[in-house]
Amino acid sequence: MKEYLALMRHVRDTGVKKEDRTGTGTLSVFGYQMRFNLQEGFPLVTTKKCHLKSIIHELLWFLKGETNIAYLKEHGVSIWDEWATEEGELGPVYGHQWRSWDRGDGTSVDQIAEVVEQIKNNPDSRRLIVSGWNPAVLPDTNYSPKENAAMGKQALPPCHTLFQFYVLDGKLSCQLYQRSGDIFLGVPFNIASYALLTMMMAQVCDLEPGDFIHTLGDAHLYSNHLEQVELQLSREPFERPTMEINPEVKDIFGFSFDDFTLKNYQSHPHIKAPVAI
Ligand SMILES: Nc1nc(=O)c2c([nH]1)NC[C@@H]1CN(c3ccc(C(=O)N[C@@H](CCC(=O)O)C(=O)O)cc3)CN21
Ligand SMILES: O=c1ccn([C@H]2C[C@H](O)[C@@H](COP(=O)(O)O)O2)c(=O)[nH]1
Repeated sequence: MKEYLALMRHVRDTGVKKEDRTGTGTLSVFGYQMRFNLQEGFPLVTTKKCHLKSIIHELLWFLKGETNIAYLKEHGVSIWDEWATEEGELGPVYGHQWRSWDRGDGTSVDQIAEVVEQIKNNPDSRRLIVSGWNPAVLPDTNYSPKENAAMGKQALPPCHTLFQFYVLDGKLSCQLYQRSGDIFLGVPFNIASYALLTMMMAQVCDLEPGDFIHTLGDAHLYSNHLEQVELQLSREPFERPTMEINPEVKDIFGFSFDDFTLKNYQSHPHIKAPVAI
């Protein structure tokens, strides 16, 4: 995962001090792109141990269209706890926008189902897009994430904002525009999650996985992650692991946790870091 380490090194070396919503302070760069050829193994960071279980359950939770953390809690995943209400609500976040974007007339759009249909039937289309960015439900910044969720707004505006698919020579590629990236904690999750989504989409559309292209807007290192960053940059990356997906699943909504097997994941030990809220 030298691409990820290059991003980390670039922001450490050239990032500029910038204040942020959480009051933590960051080193920040605006605009960066990475490309992962999914034929060359699964892009899971190896210079610290990554908890793939949380990543898979989070992706399955998005695909279910859920916005309450109950499913995550049932599976021991706590990464969204800090932003949810007492009842576990996050407001109309990713799952809601992906599966039931409100048309405003009582009906809704299932963007995932539609993009699968378009990839299958109109693979040359340049409109194979899913958007999580819905200005009508953005949080009111005078209130906390929990207060926003309680008022029916998104607890946080989506970080992975928009993604586009592209079909060429029997291969499916995906490019993500991520408006804001916490390089130490969030970005390893985002890379693995979209790489997996691209592989799942390719399988159900009878295509091979191509590239995952990750475009970042505000790419930042939080000031309280800098020691962890040094430790990570001192480590040599291992070869990428591989991901096996149960080939029998042909419905994008038909995957379950046991359909995924990570092989040959060799990593350095986990590195703890505080999450900025
Ligand atoms: N500051 C910040 N960074 C993020 O990455 C982030 C947010 N906020 N808010 C919303 C979601 C939640 N995400 C998170 C939240 C926590 C971890 C985290 O603590 N990861 C640890 C433990 C992993 C686990 O429990 O499975 C890690 O070491 O990766 C990762 C992603 C990504 N997002
Ligand atoms: O999937 C995700 C979700 C969140 N993040 C990070 C990026 C920022 O550090 C925070 C969100 O704060 P904003 O002020 O709304 O940008 O969470 C991530 O990296 N990946």
